Amino acid sequence: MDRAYLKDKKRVVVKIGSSTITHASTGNLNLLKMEKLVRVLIDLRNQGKEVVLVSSGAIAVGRTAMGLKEKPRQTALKQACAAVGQAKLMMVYQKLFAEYNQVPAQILMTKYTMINDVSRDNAQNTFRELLNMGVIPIVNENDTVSTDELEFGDFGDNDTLSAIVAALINADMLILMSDIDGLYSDDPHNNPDAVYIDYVETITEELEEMGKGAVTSVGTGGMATKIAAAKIATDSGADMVIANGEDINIISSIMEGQKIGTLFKAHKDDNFKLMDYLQTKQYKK
Ligand SMILES: Nc1ncnc2c1ncn2[C@@H]1O[C@H](COP(=O)(O)OP(=O)(O)O)[C@@H](O)[C@H]1O
Ligand SMILES: N[C@@H](CCC(=O)OP(=O)(O)O)C(=O)O
Repeated sequence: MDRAYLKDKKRVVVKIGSSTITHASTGNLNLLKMEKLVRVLIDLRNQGKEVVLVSSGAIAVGRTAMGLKEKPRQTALKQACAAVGQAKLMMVYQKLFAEYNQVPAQILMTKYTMINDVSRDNAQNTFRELLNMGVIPIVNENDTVSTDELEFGDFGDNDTLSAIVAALINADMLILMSDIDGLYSDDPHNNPDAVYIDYVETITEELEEMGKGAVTSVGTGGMATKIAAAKIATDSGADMVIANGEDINIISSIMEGQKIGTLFKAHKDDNFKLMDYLQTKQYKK
């Protein structure tokens, strides 16, 4: 599958997982990686593309700031960690953006932002104005007031959130940066025979089964939530790539059409309505 057409993408959402922006050994922020990430995103913006970053990491950052050794399990503790971590995360992003004389914007969303018509319109308007002004919005779930992501893992994890954001703003591209090169036939950390899949035309039930493996100690959703995200993104008309965040510069290479990561092909479903999707049972609560 020739990916040269990816060069023409105009509006891109990039999601960065906790495992990508923190050091596995200590849980501290990987500042070099964040620095590169900010440079790559601003460069895409300088090429005339509209860019949104969905950044995880609030809980992981808050947890290390509070000196907790283990991944927190209780919801209230996760929320407290997120409250500390989100502020710290944005402080670092602001500092890095300032090096290029840019200011990021913070958008924190919950399921209710999306299912309430007024809030959803407000969020959409805010994204539009920010992108018009050339600002790169940095999105995360509002973990301190929302328990959906933390308890149920449905809105939930930022993989789904990034796809919902992509659909909300009519993005034509979604890139999920993870700790793995893309989709395999099974979790390669547990199954050495797992086979790499570089292109997905249609998301079948068999494919969904492949993502049911484990989750890393800092990550949330594993591959299952990335496949769920791919469904939303590709139905809404955005191509999606899952790639390894080890080398952040590959974001530019992906946008240049290089064959990196697993590509899920967009197939605009004319019947796809974000609201219908959000009305499915897990979003009704
Ligand atoms: N079929 C699969 N292909 C690739 N990775 C898988 C698969 N099933 C489970 N995984 C796991 O998903 C992990 C990535 O998800 P996650 O831990 O949530 O990280 P992130 O912070 O990127 O969201 C991989 O490290 C891998 O162990
Ligand atoms: N909103 C949470 C992240 C949840 C999440 O999806 O994490 P990840 O699997 O690392 O993308 C946080 O900022 O800690």
